[in-house]
Amino acid sequence: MMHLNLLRLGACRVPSRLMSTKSTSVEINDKTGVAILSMCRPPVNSQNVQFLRDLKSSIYEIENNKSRGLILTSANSNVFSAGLDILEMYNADKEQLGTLWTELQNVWIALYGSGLPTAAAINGHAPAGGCLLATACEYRAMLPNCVIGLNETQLGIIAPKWLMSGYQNILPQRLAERALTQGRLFTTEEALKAGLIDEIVNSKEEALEKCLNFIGTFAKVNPLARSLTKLQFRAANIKEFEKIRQKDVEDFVSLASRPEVQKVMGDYLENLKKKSKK
Ligand SMILES: CCCCC/C=C\C/C=C\CC/C=C/CC(=O)SCCNC(=O)CCNC(=O)[C@H](O)C(C)(C)COP(=O)(O)OP(=O)(O)OC[C@H]1O[C@@H](n2cnc3c(N)ncnc32)[C@H](O)[C@@H]1OP(=O)(O)O
Repeated sequence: MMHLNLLRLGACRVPSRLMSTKSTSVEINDKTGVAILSMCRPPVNSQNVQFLRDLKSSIYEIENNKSRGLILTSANSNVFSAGLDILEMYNADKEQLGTLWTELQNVWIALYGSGLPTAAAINGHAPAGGCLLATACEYRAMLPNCVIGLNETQLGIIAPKWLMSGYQNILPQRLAERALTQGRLFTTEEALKAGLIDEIVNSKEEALEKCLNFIGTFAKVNPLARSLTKLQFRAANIKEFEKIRQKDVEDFVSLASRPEVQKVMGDYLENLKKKSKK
């Protein structure tokens, strides 16, 4: 079909506009109008306050520029995003913890509540907050031999309801409950079988192409009708989130600042560091 051909990456040698922040870059293809938002905070796109602020402003910029769609991906070759930056939670004071959590909420609502067609080209591991971003999108293509999932219970912590919303939108209730209580990280292959991702792809280029094709399926649909229909599906979760968002920050701060939770974080960090030195 014509519009799908136009969207093929290889065929799109047309000018692109570039916008960037310290830890994100955005390329908007002038022909397709689709924006590719790349996360670039080496080594693992862990989510600290600055990164989350950059991500939020890029998402709103794409939305305000009237792009035709948004594709989220990573500039890192094997990690999509490692989730919240544990270094920024460990030994942090209450104000810092509150700011971090507020910014995570802000990014989630910007992406989950976006009226644009959104897709994730998951070119690496996507645990915890990485999975949160991917599941806030409407479509996911993922590289093999990676993991994705909400592993909070494995870390002895509870993901609040809004953080599970994307998961619950995608997975059947029974499967979502089991995966969340197990804190399961799915391999790419398991994620496809469960329906957590839509496609397995062999390269980042193929992931981007699949995402473009997905966004292309809306080419002949009225954008406002599309957007309002999408948001009707998400309205209940968004409304529930808005009601509890301040209390949710307080709950997070109170939990994350407890000495025993700080100890878990410290041990977890140490293990991560030991593993990376091997
Ligand atoms: C962990 C306890 C949290 C306790 C919180 C308490 C209360 C909160 C209440 C509710 C919160 C619920 C929500 C939580 C959302 C989250 O996102 S928590 C973060 C969870 N993330 C993870 O568990 C992922 C950990 N990382 C990995 O599994 C691997 O790094 C990877 C992503 C699979 C990549 O592996 P790879 O081999 O490529 O890289 P390395 O492991 O060698 O890592 C390189 C480098 O990066 C550092 N690093 C990795 N992840 C993080 C991170 N999330 N934050 C900070 N730093 C991270 C790693 O230590 C290495 O550093 P280096 O040794 O200095 O090179």
